[in-house]
Parts: sequence; structure tokens; C-alpha cells
Amino acid sequence: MSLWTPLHAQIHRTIRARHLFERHQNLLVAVSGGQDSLCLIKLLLDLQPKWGWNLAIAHCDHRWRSDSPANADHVQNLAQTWNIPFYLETAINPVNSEATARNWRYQVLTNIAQTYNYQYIITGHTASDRAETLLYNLMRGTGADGLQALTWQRPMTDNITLVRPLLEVTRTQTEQFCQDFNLPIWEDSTNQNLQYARNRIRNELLPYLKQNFNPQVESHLAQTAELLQAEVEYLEQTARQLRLEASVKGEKEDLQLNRHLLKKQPLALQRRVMRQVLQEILPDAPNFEHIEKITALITAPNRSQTDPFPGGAIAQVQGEWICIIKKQG
Ligand SMILES: Nc1ncnc2c1ncn2[C@@H]1O[C@H](COP(=O)(O)OP(=O)(O)OP(=O)(O)O)[C@@H](O)[C@H]1O
Repeated sequence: MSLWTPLHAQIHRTIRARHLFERHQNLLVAVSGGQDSLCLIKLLLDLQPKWGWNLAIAHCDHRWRSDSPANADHVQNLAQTWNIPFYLETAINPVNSEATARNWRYQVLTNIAQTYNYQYIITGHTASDRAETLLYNLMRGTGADGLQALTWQRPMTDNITLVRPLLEVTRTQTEQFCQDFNLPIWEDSTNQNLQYARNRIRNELLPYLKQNFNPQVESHLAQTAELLQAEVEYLEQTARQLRLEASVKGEKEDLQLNRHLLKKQPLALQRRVMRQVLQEILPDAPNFEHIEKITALITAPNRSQTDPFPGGAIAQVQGEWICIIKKQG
């Protein structure tokens, strides 16, 4: 196997073209031991001489499988073989749900990066993960924002960024790569557990779609997520600008929005402005009905008002203005 494969070249180009990271930076690579993160660390190790990065591996032991200590040892041995620093965090109490595991993991990775001065946390999410997340969110019911499905970069703190360089690589490719380089994959038994919706999408729905509709379905779904991401970013940015122009602070710190200005804007932007406003005043994320109720006030007769939102605030039309009146006391 030649040391430099088309996948090496692709990732090298992706990192450069998307400015994922620059030369000589400190990268903390999150390695579970599965095929995606093994492929990721091997690629970064091979690219390292060209970029001069300082690489390290972090592993999180959730203690939710009996073989998790052996899994952690396995990853530690790999780090030793490659002669790079290894950081392990073991959960004090076994983590028992997917969502808790994820939150705990990101917290742990951020803490390690902060303590040991890594600017980047890198994960092995692939185009296949992106396709699964897109389908999952689509079925749960979500606006375009949920359909962006995994972004290339996400700030974790002011100076730590999460980066996912494999978003254009499919799981079939990472598997092939691990085989080509004889990388010892640690099989995660919970990946076969069909109780988890994500695993059913991966093991049942996507193979069905591939076989019966389009063999390229994964890449196509991932590309859709990519297009949506850029569009959502643009719309959010434009809505932020419009919100600034349309809003003034009223009496007692209440917010007022100019209906005249908002009326001239497309519905997509009106909704986004309203969602941003509600995100600031509601205790939880606003839902579709909340956003529709307040958006309707842009064209409603004078003195119209909404019933109280969660947390007690109401919105009311006062001539040219929509006034958001927070609950008193
Ligand atoms: N136990 C672990 N230790 C370190 N890194 C991990 C661990 N599990 C997962 N990761 C990192 O997260 C990436 C995605 O893993 P996986 O798809 O299993 O997680 P997920 O729960 O779907 O994550 P997300 O919610 O971020 O999509 C892996 O490629 C790896 O980089």
C-alpha cells in the first residue's frame, strides 16, 4: 500500500481549501477506536510532516459496555505505538443514554483541550453520519436548521473549535482505508443494537434506500446537508442584520419591533427574525406555533396580541410596533 493514497490527497486539499486548521497548531483527536476515528488519526499522522501539527489522542470511557476498559487500553496502545500523547477520561458513573454520553464526551474533550492547550478538537464524523443525521432530523420534524446536519467547524469556547475533516468521506471508504493499512478496529457492540433509532437508520434504512433507490444516496444526502448549511448561515446572518435594524428597546427594557420594516421582507426572514427574538426571551427553544403566532402580528390589526408564551411574555401590536412585554414581577 502506497503511503500517500487518493484519500490522503483529498483530506489534505479539504483542510487547506476550507482552512480547517493551519500549520503548527495543536490538535486533539477524539479516537473511539472505531473505523472512522482510526482512519482520521492515521490520515492526520501521515499529513503531519507537511503541516507540523502537534497531535494527541483523547479517549472517553463511558463505562457502558463491559469491554470499555479494554477498548480504552487498545486506543492507549495505539497512541504509544505512534508515540503521541494520550489523554483518557473515565466516567465516574456509567453513562446510560446516547444523548448523555455525547454531552459528557464533548465536555470532557473541551476540558482536556483547555487544560493542555489544544486549539482544536477533531472528530471522525463522516458523510454517512451526516446523511443519517439529516434523515433523523427530517423524520423528527425540523426546519432547515436541523437539516444542516453536522457542520465542518463549531466553536466550543472562545478559543477551542471542534472540526470534522471527514465530512466528505463515506463509511465504506473509512472501512476500506482501515483494511488497506491494517488498522486494528475496535468493534462497538452497541452499534448493532437496533433499539437506537440511529442504528436502525444506519443498518436498515440507508441500506434499503441504497439498494432500492440510489446507490449514491449517502453522498447525495450529505451534499444536501452541505448546501443547506451555507444557505442557513446566510439567512441567519441576514436575519440578524434585519433584527438589529428593526428593533428598539422600549420602556422598562421591553423590546419593540418595527412592523413597517418587517412587512417589506420575505416570510423566510420575518420568521427567522421572530425566532431569534423568541430565543432570547423564552426559557426553551421556540416551536413552530410560537414563531407563527408572533410573525402573524406583522400584518395584524392594531391592538392584536398573542396569548402568553412560556415564561409569561406576550407580544402586542401598538401602531407601527410589535411590543414584547415581559411578565412583570
Ligand atoms: N469514546 C470516545 N472517545 C473519544 N472520541 C469518541 C468516542 N466516541 C466517539 N468519539 C468521536 O466522535 C466521533 C463520532 O462518533 P459517533 O458517531 O459514535 O458519535 P455520536 O454520538 O453520533 O456523536 P455526535 O453526536 O457528535 O454525532 C468519532 O469519530 C470520534 O471522533
